[in-house]
Amino acid sequence: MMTTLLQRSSNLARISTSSLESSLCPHSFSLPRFGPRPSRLATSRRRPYATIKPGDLKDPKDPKDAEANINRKPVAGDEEKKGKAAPGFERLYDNAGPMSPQTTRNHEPLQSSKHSEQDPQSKAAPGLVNLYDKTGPMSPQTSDDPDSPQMSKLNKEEQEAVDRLMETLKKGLPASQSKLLEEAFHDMKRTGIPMEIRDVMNKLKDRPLDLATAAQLIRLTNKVGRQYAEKKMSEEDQNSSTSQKEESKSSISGDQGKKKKSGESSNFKEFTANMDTGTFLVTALVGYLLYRTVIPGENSKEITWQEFKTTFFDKGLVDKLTVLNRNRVRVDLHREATGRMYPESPAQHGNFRYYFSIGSVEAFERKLETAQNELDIPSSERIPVSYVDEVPWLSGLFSFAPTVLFIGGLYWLSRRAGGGGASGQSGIFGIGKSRAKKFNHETDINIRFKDVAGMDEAKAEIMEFVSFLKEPGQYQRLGAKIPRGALLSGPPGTGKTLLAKATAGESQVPFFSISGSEFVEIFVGVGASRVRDLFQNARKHAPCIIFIDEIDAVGKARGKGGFSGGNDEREGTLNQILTEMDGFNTSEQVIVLAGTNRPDVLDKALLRPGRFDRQISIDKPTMEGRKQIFRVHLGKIVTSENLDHLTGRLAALTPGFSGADIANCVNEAALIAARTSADKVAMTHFEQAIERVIGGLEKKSLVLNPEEKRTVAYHEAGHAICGWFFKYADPLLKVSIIPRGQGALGYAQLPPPRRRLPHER
Ligand SMILES: Nc1ncnc2c1ncn2[C@@H]1O[C@H](COP(=O)(O)OP(=O)(O)OP(=O)(O)O)[C@@H](O)[C@H]1O
Repeated sequence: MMTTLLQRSSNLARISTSSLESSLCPHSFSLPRFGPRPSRLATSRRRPYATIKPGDLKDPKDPKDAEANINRKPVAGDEEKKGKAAPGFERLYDNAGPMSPQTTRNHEPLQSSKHSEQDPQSKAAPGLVNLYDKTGPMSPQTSDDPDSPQMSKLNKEEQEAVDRLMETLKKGLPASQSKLLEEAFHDMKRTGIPMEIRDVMNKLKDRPLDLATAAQLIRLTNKVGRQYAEKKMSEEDQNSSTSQKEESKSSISGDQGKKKKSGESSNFKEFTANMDTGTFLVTALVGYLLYRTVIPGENSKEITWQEFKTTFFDKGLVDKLTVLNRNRVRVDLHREATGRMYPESPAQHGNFRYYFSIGSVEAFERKLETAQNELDIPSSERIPVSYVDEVPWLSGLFSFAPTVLFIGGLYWLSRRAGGGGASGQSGIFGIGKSRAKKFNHETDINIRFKDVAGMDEAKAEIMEFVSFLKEPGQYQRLGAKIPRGALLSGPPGTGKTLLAKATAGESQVPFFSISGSEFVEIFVGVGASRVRDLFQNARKHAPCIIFIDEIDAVGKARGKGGFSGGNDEREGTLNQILTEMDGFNTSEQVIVLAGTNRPDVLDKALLRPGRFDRQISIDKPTMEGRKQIFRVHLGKIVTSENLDHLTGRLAALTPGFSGADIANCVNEAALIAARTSADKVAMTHFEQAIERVIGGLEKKSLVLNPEEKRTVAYHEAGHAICGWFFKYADPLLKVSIIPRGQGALGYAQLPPPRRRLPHER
């Protein structure tokens, strides 16, 4: 009886809490439970390739890429990308241009003065000579520099407004940006604003802001932003050249010089003059707010016809009337006369207007006519009336706002819902698009057959696909049809995905990877549409490999459990896969590989020749296979052990381990070594790792009392003695009374030395 138990294919005899309890009880007898829990062995396998996002051509975590970026030498084109002005703007920002920073008062007086003397166009028209010079009445408050006619300094009131605006903006901006903004405002206060902006602002004193002027204002503030960036750049340049000179003078060692240079180049990058959308919006916003702060919004007051008539019309103060949208009249007054008559009235300010409503244009015209007749105003002096249909731009904008918000919200939601599709379309509109991840064979797939240890037969079988993809002519010449696909089946973690990736890596073709479950969606028809899209995409990139992992999610036999009716969504998806695989013609170099742990549940139609012609079964590795897999994974680990001895021993200790378990075990050993601050990973670390993978986490908190310990020890010793002495028992490898995992208080490990034939069992 004991012999039979010990000869079971599993190799672990362990004592659990329940069996201990029962063994402590004198009247009951229980058998220990055998065998490791397969589920535990399969846990915590990692699949790093699945973490790469579809859009990423390179794995961001790949240290090689990072290194390549760091070591990348600057190329000639790099320089050009920095700070180059847009076509047509080259002169605007060079040192001779009107927007050039050197025209401000902080820089040397240069061409501008000469320029104004020499340039005939810059001379004022005869008779107006005095009007715009510094002493003239229309002369703006210019900067201190007499040679800087392009800039206009802000007056005290405006400067205060700018300060107030800055304080408000600073509250809503992150520290780094508010610092930049502060610098920009400080600069603006120091050097003033461009004359063009001043002109616009002056114009706006007399009329309201319209859309064209707002656009002009935005463009101008944009310019200021660029100018500021240019100026910073030139300042940086000057600083760097000065420091270089100083450096050469003090003849610092070459090494230091290099460091300094690299620092400069990074500084330079910060102030590129390219205007991105964010900067554009910020300048636009700042420009608008500045405008609103410096020039208070258009003030207006509603009055009645009677008030209009008695207060302004009868006193001859009305200059002009404008009928707006046929229902409202804007009153323009003679400002000076109004100011004299009503010194307290706001009507004397430039942007103040009175309005009154009218029932109809005809009635208004009649009333005006009568009023003018009453005053005996001659027809030549009658008040001019104009008619305007206008949409106030701000209210127009606001009327669109809900629509814009709605469309924007929909777009945003759809992007979130869709995640990202391989073909670039995402969101609701991309729901039927394939979710396959495309791996670029040049950058992403660096797995080769040498990285796949063991499974020589599987490799030989799949090699044929590689040679077909590399040299299709050789097969086509003889009229041979190439198999459409191969089904890789086997227990979890045996390297099916790895083999498929290695096939793509060897044949140097693109690799589309998708899981069967990714075809499944709640919407009917989506799965089929994704299959169509995947195959369409693959054909575009032919020659290529498609890998469908866990194909049983969609490829279960039709009409069996899992399908609930004739028109099931999954059935539709499977039908589409069948159709697509039939649809290839022999010259199309698209190979479909699929992986599954359950080949038995697959639909027979999938497995017929012409679809998955080849079925490659990948089993758990043998002793030799485990050795090779250990060798592959130990290559990444720092250890001073003899590799032949180590791999042999580890392979002997790990019967029943899959490739993924082995990879996990090696990684665990490295983690344990790192935890103990060891220099290298030693044999003891590997042993602990194997024990951990087999038995689970050591339960340090579970302290057995001496009585319990003795019972567990007797129990395990029983296994050990039987394993040791019985003729047909498997050899004893290890006995432990350290509690581990779920309720195991100890175990005896008796690995079978070889595979047993069924009649021996
Ligand atoms: N033969 C092998 N040689 C080297 N490493 C292997 C091998 N088999 C498996 N591995 C390791 O196991 C990991 C997981 O393997 P893989 O994802 O290919 O298993 P799988 O069979 O596709 O599993 P599943 O059926 O669960 O999808 C691999 O990333 C690799 O590190």
